[in-house]
Amino acid sequence: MKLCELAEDLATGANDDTADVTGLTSDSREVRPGFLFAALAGSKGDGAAFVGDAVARGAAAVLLPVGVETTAAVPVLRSGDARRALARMAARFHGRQPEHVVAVTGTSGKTSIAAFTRQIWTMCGLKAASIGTTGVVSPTRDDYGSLTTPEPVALARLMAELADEGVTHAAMEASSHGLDQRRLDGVELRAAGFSNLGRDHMDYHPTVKDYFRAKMRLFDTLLPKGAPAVIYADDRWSAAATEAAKLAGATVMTVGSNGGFLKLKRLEHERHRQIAEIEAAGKLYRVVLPLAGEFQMANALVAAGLAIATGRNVDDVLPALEHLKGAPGRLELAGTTAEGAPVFVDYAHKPEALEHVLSAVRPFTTGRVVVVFGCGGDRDRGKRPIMGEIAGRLADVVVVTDDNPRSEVPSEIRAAILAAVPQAEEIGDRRAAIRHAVELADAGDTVVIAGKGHENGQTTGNATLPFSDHDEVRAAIAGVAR
Ligand SMILES: CC(=O)N[C@H]1[C@@H](OP(=O)(O)OP(=O)(O)OC[C@H]2O[C@@H](n3ccc(=O)[nH]c3=O)[C@H](O)[C@@H]2O)O[C@H](CO)[C@@H](O)[C@@H]1O[C@H](C)C(=O)N[C@@H](C)C(=O)N[C@H](CCC(=O)O)C(=O)O
Ligand SMILES: Nc1ncnc2c1ncn2[C@@H]1O[C@H](COP(=O)(O)OP(=O)(O)OP(=O)(O)O)[C@@H](O)[C@H]1O
Ligand SMILES: N[C@H](CCC[C@H](N)C(=O)O)C(=O)O
Ligand SMILES: [Mg+2]
Repeated sequence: MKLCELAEDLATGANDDTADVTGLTSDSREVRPGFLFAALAGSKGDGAAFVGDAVARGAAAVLLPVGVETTAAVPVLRSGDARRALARMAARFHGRQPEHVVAVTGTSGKTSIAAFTRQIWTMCGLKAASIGTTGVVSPTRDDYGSLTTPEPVALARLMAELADEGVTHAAMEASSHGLDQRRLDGVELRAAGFSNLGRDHMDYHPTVKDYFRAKMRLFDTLLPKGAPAVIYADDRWSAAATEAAKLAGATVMTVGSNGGFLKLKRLEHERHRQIAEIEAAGKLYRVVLPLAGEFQMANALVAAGLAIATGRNVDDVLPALEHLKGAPGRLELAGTTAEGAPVFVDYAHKPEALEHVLSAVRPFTTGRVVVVFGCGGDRDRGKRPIMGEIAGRLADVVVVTDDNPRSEVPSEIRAAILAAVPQAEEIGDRRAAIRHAVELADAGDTVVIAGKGHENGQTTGNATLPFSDHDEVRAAIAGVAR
């Protein structure tokens, strides 16, 4: 694509240049001959320092933030928001995306909501995909992912590939990092969703207000005016999110007990399912959701709202909820001990998530709730005692273990959690901790292995060794039964 077509109205500078651009990247190490290199200021380094490297590798053009000087002998484009310009150029370069793309933000529930929305669309006979923490799922792929919101160039490429595969509907997760770093700014959205807001990423966002504001970019910057915003109505931040979406000109559709569009009138819990009465457009629907955990009902309602917001009928969407499968590693039953105690694997790695998952299993636990969890290294340190306190309050037996200590000293992470839950047992080796929990569980007890969910590795230092909570639970159950 000619540089002038790519850059037109997105950046200033060499707009009339006829150089042929063969690809885009913000990482000089990925530059191939003919690429446009976007030099972005980052959290660790500054891309401007790598312009020389990019040009040496054959970059045909460079995108720089306004005010950054360079002596590069290639066409230079400038933008006041270089990350946004890159995302939009990448979308222009790759050209296509599924016709109906929706994005969901919130501290917890994004992966589940994206997966549920894809499943509902599929049950309505559409070719649908989901993009997020657990990867990309479409009729033709199930790819493991690394980021919750892919980087803009990879995302634009993915959107074009999905469109080429015939996918017409895609649901994606909008992480606060992704929103803040403009990763989705090239995606055209039909609708957006909000689940809730809790403590997360306090290592990245200076204050909770900044964190909330980053999330609200979804409504005030990315969602076209008048498009539907599906907002979960029963969270502490629901009113603020509703106000932000209304102010941005979105058509707000609230869901939940306090919801106006899909109103949860009654909810009854059984062991592995819940029965809901939902009012929609003056009609009452009885829905049996085949998943445990009240939060899954919340996620299902947002997903239903997004499916309806993209043109599906309430009469098709609400019955589809009866066939939903949980996203991998989200309150997933990994096994049942010989004594009959269910062992769940769950991705709760932040305070509210842990609180919700431990509360979710209580109604069907006649004995003790046993939890095994840790906190990741090189991540928000403040959440450690908070999660310790929650575990101590909501579980009967707490086993503190390791969860990706990364560059930190594992025992120091555990100590920070244990400070708030001194009665907990400390078993650093996650395999041994899981085995211990499985061994001590009696009939009536419920075991929750929290923090890693779908992850398939344990990172200590720079090394990631294969590790799966699911496999460990199964091995522990088999070992105990022997
Ligand atoms: C902290 C963070 O979010 N970092 C992201 C950010 O990197 P950065 O711009 O801060 O990078 P940097 O290291 O300071 O480098 C500055 C620039 O120099 C460039 N560079 C660097 C070295 C070189 O030799 N050449 C070169 O060009 C880099 O490519 C970069 O553009 O922008 C990059 C491009 O989009 C991302 O890849 C990178 O994500 C890293 C890999 C990451 O781990 N992010 C995690 C924390 C994340 O985004 N998580 C969220 C949320 C998960 C959740 O919900 O819990 C997600 O969406 O996954
Ligand atoms: N609506 C919800 N409210 C509170 N907690 C939830 C909700 N949905 C899920 N959880 C908890 O959060 C965990 C992660 O859920 P999910 O992966 O769907 O959220 P996410 O927003 O994608 O998280 P992440 O940002 O870590 O990818 C679940 O395993 C569960 O413990
Ligand atoms: N996307 C999150 C996942 C955390 C999962 C938990 N297992 C941990 O390692 O802290 C992060 O990288 O912060
Ligand atoms: Mg996710």
